[in-house]
Amino acid sequence: MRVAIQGIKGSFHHIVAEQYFGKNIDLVECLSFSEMPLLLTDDKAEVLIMAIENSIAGAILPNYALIDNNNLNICGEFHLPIHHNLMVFNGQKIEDIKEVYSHPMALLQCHKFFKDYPHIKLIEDTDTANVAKRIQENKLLGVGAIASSLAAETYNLTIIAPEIQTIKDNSTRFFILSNEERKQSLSANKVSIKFVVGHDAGSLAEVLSILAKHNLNMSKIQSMPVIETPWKYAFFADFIFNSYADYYDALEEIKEKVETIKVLGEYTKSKR
Ligand SMILES: O=C(O)C(=O)C[C@]1(C(=O)O)C=C[C@@H](O)C=C1
Repeated sequence: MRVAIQGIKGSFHHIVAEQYFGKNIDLVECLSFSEMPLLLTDDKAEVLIMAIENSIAGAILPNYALIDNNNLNICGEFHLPIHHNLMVFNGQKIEDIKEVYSHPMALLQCHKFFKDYPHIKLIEDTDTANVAKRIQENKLLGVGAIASSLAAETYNLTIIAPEIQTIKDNSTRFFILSNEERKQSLSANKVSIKFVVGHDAGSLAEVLSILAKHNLNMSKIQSMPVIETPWKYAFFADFIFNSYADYYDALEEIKEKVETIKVLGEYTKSKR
């Protein structure tokens, strides 16, 4: 199985790849979310793993657009507890560190820790693990990385501050994506949809009440701008169902009430 991730070995995406698919995979490393859909089109990967939201930093909004615009099929989800560590080249102390690089989502999750170290400049980078690798390869002094303990181990760096995320119980939700046609799976119990409603009073409430009527438990709703029409929004919603019949009946009713609707994927709800 060729599994593409955002980032390199030691990144949080790498940890998800191994926990979801096992260790026997061909890892396809990629340094930006936006280049990932092309890996499917060019047959360089069979599936993608893409972070979609974090419990501290919130949603990665551009990834909703990537999934929708490239018609990717959400075929799974995974929640990974995220433990961030500040790591440096061996021998360096926190007083020596002037710059800390990491993925923007990781920086957002650790801002509070750095309030006590105003001499440290936080700088966005492509990937948590890639910074760790660069520090080791170039024996960089005065520079730190925020990354997983797997990254510290893989690139032989010293962790000078473990668990630096603002809230200890920190978790990121990832999607497993493919560009294969959706197949009905017996184990599916969760669905992601995108819909657009008219600008009439109560139009969103009508959709939500249909979900409630059919016993569908909405776990997330996200609005996204419809960029062709300023101040118009699309809604991306996830809900959990007990039976396909409930879900299909609701879908048929919702179709009557919305301007457009698209199913982005049906999958098995992850444990957390
Ligand atoms: O840079 C990494 O290690 C990643 O896997 C990316 C990423 C993200 O995109 O949110 C994954 C999980 C954490 O939330 C921080 C960063």
